[in-house]
Amino acid sequence: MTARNISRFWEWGRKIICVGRNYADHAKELKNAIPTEPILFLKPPSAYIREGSPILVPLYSTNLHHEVELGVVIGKGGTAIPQSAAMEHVAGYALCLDMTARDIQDECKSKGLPWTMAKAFNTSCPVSEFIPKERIPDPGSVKLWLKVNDQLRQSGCTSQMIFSIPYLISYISDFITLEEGDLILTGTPKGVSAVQEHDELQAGIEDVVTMSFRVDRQDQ
Ligand SMILES: O=C(O)/C=C/C(=O)CC(=O)C(=O)O
Repeated sequence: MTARNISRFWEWGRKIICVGRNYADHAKELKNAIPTEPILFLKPPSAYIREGSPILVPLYSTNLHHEVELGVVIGKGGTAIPQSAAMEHVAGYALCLDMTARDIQDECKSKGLPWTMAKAFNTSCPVSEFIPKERIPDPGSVKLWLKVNDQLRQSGCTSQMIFSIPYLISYISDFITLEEGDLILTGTPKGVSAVQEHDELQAGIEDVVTMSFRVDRQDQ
């Protein structure tokens, strides 16, 4: 077996744990209450794509949304990690998109069903290159942005997160053991909107990283 290299975590990382409604402005734009505890859901590793591969609109959706997020890459596993030690478990970061079939999510919500079909489909987790933790000394205060066809749609700062990265690592690890290579998506700021086939998405974290992805429709 080839050695596992954290800078290619998407090739072997086992879990993608996502936090919903972690920015008050985004919770409000979708008319949701501000959460008092983290809202979690999962994506499978088959959701990963890298630049050069297209984001595919699932055949069953007509309202695919972008959500730009800071991803936290776990470097050292653990269970019941205290907040005070949480950052020792972080290897680095990635800029991520939590692509969401909003029409399907709305349907799931109205029926009280899980969001899996809306959030976990193939190509639903585009990620940037791995960013070593030293390059983002204060992950609690970095600016994220996303443009669609050169038009700015999302712009936010991780200082607006309701639950901090140490809190999330501690909270999640109380009931899901975190492993090396796992990715935590920390939620999206306001400005989510629909994308169409042929759109070009560009996103960035300040002067740290940028990435771009094209949207295609899935073949029949
Ligand atoms: O509650 C909703 O209607 C939708 C929530 C999300 O999709 C939230 C996220 O995934 C997020 O905030 O990052």
